[in-house]
Amino acid sequence: MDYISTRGEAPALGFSDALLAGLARDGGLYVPRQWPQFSRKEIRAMRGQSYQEIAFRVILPFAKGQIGAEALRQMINEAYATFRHPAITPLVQSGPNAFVLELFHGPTLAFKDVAMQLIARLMDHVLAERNERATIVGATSGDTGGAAIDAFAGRDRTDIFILFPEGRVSPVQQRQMTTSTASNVHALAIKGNFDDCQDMVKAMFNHTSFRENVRLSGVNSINWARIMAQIVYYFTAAISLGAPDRKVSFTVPTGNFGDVFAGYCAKRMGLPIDKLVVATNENDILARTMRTGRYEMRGVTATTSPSMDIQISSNFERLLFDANDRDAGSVRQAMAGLKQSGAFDIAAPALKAIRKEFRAGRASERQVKATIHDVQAETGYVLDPHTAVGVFVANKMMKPSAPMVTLATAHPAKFPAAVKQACGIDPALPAWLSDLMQREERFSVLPNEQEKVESHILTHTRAAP
Ligand SMILES: Cc1ncc(COP(=O)(O)O)c(C=O)c1O
Ligand SMILES: N[C@@H](CCOP(=O)(O)O)C(=O)O
Repeated sequence: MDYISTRGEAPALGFSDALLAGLARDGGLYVPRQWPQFSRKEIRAMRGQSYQEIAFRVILPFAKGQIGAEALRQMINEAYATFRHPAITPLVQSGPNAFVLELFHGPTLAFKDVAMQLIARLMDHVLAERNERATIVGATSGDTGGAAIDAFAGRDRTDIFILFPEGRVSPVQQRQMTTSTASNVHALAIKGNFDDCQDMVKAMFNHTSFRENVRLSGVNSINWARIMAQIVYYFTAAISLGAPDRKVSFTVPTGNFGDVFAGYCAKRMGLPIDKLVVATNENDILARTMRTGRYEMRGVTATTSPSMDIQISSNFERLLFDANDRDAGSVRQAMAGLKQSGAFDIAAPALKAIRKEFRAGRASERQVKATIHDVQAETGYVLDPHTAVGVFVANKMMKPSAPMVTLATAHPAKFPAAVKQACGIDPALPAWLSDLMQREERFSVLPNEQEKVESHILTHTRAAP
């Protein structure tokens, strides 16, 4: 399997190089040249298998020829041994045909752990084989940073720098990034919003001398391996609800479009998914785009689901590429429009292809609060605000005939203030994090200026010559 850029002007890479590259050199995102295919028989044969076994079967075709099967199996086993639930991503029934897929049983209580725990091991493996080091730089609106820091802390071949928007993440999220004692971890509070952080990371990838000097690598979902690892739980959830003999729909709280794009990939690989529902908070650029066919930025509003307070939704580019029959020229044109005027239009055939697979909806702050309150009052189940966005939209989109799975992307204890305000319950952090708020913080505050941030990274990374 090799990987091609959505902008068509970067060399195709094998799995290991795409893993270390993060963003393609033409500014595009890597996608597999073909979608591996699973027959109904192969999907049926996954019934009753463990999460780890299904992960192995789903991931192997993407990494074949580059990562040995036994090494992959071992990394998968180690990655998911860090999870606190035997099913790794358990499915909880919340109504007659409604389910919540709990993705928050990893070390930092967010779905990001699912991919990050595996990627850290894959990167270590490839770097060790090559006797190389790397500098990892990532942008976070809250969860990616903590998950990446947990997964990479103490790893000898990498230094990790996480840019987060100062004052715009929850206190728990901030401390998960700033209390690591590992010397290879660097949390950087940037004076800006998440989109500024993400832009700066992408600009660093496009700054060739810096990229080469520090051996830059990325763990945002611009990195294909992030998406790959997230495809697995669509398989495990659908199979446990009767796939391939029954179609299942998924509603996904969405920001950077990585998680829901993983669902799209699962469908392209043969998993019979009915609809993929994009659920946004008041930062509803994706819901508007699906409705109007015009992707148009309008500025970010701070909400109680801060991890989804995003305007530039990186992975939408991957969908655009596929929906335009993999025509890199139209992607380049759209991305140039986005850069110049903050907007682009989707051609009619591509929009039709997108609408065939996706539905979209939005939840206002009032609706999120009411959803947390009502679900807790009716069932005792406590939702985090991101999952509540999903549940609200899923309830609107559900068809009685098909099961609807909403992805629960974070544990409510990561957002205690919003949860308490909505339903009066103060969700407790699990035992292994119970002293988090007392731990000492260590982070640097930097201006929203690429040059200053690059210079900070150059001084602190061990990967530069
Ligand atoms: C808790 C939570 N839910 C949802 C999302 C949105 O996921 P994605 O960016 O993959 O669309 C994020 C951030 O990515 C998150 O941290
Ligand atoms: N919501 C994310 C934003 C970064 O997204 P990613 O998909 O690139 O990791 C976060 O929690 O940081």
